[in-house]
Amino acid sequence: MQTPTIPLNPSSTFPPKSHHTQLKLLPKLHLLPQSLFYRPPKMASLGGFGFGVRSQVVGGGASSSSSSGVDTNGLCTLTEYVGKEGMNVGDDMVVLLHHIQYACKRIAALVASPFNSSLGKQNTLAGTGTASGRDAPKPLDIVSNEIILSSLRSSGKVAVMASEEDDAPIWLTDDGPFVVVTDPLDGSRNIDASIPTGTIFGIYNRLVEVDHLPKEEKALLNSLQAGARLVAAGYVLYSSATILCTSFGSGTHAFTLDHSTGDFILTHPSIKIPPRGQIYSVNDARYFDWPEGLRRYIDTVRQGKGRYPKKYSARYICSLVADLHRTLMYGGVAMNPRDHLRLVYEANPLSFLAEQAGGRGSDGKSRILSIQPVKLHQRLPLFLGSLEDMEELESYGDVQQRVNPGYEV
Ligand SMILES: O=P(O)(O)OC[C@H]1O[C@](O)(COP(=O)(O)O)[C@@H](O)[C@@H]1O
Repeated sequence: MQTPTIPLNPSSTFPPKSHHTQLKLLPKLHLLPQSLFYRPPKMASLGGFGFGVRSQVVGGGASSSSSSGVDTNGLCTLTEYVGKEGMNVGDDMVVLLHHIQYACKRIAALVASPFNSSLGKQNTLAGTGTASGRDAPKPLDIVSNEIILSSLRSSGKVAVMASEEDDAPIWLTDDGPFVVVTDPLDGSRNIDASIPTGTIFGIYNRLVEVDHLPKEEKALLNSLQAGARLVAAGYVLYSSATILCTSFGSGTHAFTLDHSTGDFILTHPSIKIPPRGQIYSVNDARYFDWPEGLRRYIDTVRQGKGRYPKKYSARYICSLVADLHRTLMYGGVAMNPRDHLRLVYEANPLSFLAEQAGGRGSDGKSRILSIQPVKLHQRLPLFLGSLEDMEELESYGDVQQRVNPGYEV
């Protein structure tokens, strides 16, 4: 089944009528004749990324056809992957994911559009947040936020949305089973140079035990859940390819947008971050503001004098989703050692993905997912990466940058 064409104009109504019809059909996807599903031509180079993999996920053997008669050599869309024939994450989650995908396809179109370049510039629209200077939201952040809010509202599945761009969480639907936390467009300051950006999201169950509280109070409590309670998380990387990487608590899987059909196709099932990388990723212009432990760690690994006796290389895109994506692929550590990134919107969802890929997310001392958020916009140092690299880094003890003078670029 194909998803609708993405309107470039961010203010266009959501969802289009045809989209509505499709949503009603979604929970019954498995009942449709399989001939209706999109099947790209078989590609030898992608062998192993298709339904054969999915049958492993659902516990099947290496058969060439599933019980429903699906061609197990075909490619697999995200919706099929999570649906009844795949991971079976539940109808509510399938509908929510469909809306998140739709929103991210609109954002992908927006960041790539020649008609929206002014949206990447600083602040010509008024934001609702309190950040200023280089942290102030750009129009593109605000439009992306609106796109996500509109999709989550339309899904009918979300009780609360908490966004990096809003001062307070927004209560959407009393009986929505989920809570969504999001950074709608991370790295947007890079947009003028066409550097990759990303959307980050985390999904929790609604806390039914606080249903009786006033909206403001229950919205906040639902949004301040510890990362260990995440039921799903993901990011969408807007780069040379648009990649949606997600986890529902059983592995991390990435899907690449096929622009010809609008489908996210499974391209990286069960990502395993190498236990060791040879790359460190940090803004090392801040070297003289770092604590002694972090300086020693970086000096050691770049000379090839660490536990892994290879000279490390530096890579720093300064766009969190892109830096994490590379780290998941190649290993190493992606870090932002000062109190800058947000626990609720960035650190928790990305740590969940890193852990599900066999890596680790830490603030330099503790596991991110075990930290109880006390403030919605709480900031902290963030280190994500390969297990052995992270253990070595943390053995230096003093790796959190406490000096945070505010940087202009
Ligand atoms: O300026 P620094 O410390 O290198 O921080 C860069 C990081 O900040 C970010 O731009 C996010 O900052 P914002 O949340 O303020 O947009 C990340 O994409 C990037 O990893």
